[in-house]
Amino acid sequence: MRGQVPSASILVNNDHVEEITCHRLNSQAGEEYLIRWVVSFRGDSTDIPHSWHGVSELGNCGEKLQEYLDTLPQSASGRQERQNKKTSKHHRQDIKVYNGKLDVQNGMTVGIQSQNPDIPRVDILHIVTDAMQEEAAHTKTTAAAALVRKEILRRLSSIPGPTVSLVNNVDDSSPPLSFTFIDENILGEGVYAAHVDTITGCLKCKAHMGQGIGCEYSKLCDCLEYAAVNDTERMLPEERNRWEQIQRTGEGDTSGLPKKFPYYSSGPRVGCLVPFYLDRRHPIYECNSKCNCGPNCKTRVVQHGRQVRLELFKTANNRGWGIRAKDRLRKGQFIDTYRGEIITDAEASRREKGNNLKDSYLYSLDKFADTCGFSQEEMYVVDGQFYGNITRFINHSCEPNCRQYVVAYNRHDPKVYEIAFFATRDIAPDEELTFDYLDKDEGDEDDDDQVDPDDRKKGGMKPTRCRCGSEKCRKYLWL
Ligand SMILES: C[S@@+](CC[C@H](N)C(=O)[O-])C[C@H]1O[C@@H](n2cnc3c(N)ncnc32)[C@H](O)[C@@H]1O
Repeated sequence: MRGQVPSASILVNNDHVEEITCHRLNSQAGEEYLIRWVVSFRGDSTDIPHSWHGVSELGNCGEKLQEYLDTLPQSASGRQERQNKKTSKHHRQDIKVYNGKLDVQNGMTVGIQSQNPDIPRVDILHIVTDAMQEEAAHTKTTAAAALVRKEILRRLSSIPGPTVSLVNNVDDSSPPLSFTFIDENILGEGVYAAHVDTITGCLKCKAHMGQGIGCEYSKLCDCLEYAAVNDTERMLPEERNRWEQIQRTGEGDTSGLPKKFPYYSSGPRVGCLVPFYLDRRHPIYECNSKCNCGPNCKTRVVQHGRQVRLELFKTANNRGWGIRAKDRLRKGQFIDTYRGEIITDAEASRREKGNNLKDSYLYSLDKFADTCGFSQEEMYVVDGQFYGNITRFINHSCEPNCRQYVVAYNRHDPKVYEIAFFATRDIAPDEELTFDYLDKDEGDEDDDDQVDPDDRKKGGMKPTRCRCGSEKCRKYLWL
């Protein structure tokens, strides 16, 4: 007998596993995986550097299992990676491999040598051996892949709002388990969001204006007043005179003049961004918890969260995972907000360097830096690489169908606000959602188009070839 039938009641803890290095088929236990435990994990009674464990014991270490599956020789690179691992410094001559048994000691899940006399302790000189690799090469990983997939589906199903489905018609891989889905941003060290008491609302509006008639009909709405986008179409003649005089002289007070409402409040595009906001990068101020208008006010869209069904799918041309909507989206329709860790500018620079300058998950929250007199270093950045929501899987296109907009509920906090994605044209169901990673303001359109990738390299940036497939493709991401 080669191994024990594992008990599923104790699960291997992901944090205690340094690496999974091989797999084999046990006639009784099924697929088994060779765990190299973290060094600190070895004590007197648990001095067990490597041990075999069945898939039913690995429910809590899907992340490590996924890392191992990703190195398997489906490709030449996977094969090479495994060869390199074989000769890594960890595989010294005194390494022992056990048919491991899980136990709980002092609250810790530990691997110990099986007491079953039928199960031999296996001492071998080099692991992973050629024989072990050879066996692994002919052994399926179906159960492990199913475990990883089940875990990712569990996580996707716990995302609030309409369904987020998963499709991979390209290969056997699953989205990364090393990524954690979050519903709210995480504030990093040194990051401060203004206290909720600093929020002010539109107190002159009437309660429950949202029942068919909303703040858009009030010339007194403080939230719209703050946005200060004057709506010339709705101005009465005397208001128009006043407005024209303010424009002529550069002096005067625009308060009380009708303001442009960000969303359609009726008709087939109700809730969609109006063209004025869609075409410009003007911040959107939504009503908030301190406002008098009530929860149904038509200015509350982003704060109600995602309302569309999305699908996470594997792209067929090496762009990793992508996102598409399962429903038809209208031009100006809100899709979802970007989520992540809000970190300081200094921390973002540190992460960029440590991450080989792969900056595609970082969003600067610097929209109000100039107007509020802050330096770039004082502003914050959202990092969605390790903690975030489904929007961190949206790919880049040089001819995108979505765009990101600044949305604020607290007009007194210029450093923490929402980044919200809206459709910039009607989008058919199952069409991939994309946005331009170069978040250009109106008027900037031609600024960077001619940047030479070599210049970018010299500046320390690593250009990534763009595979968006558009005729307007700029050839590189972030150029
Ligand atoms: C924010 S992530 C998008 C999700 C990513 N596809 C994934 O699977 O995690 C950005 C990364 O996706 C890839 N990507 C996105 N758009 C791309 C494009 N147009 N061409 C090539 N790679 C792209 C690049 O690797 C980029 O660094």
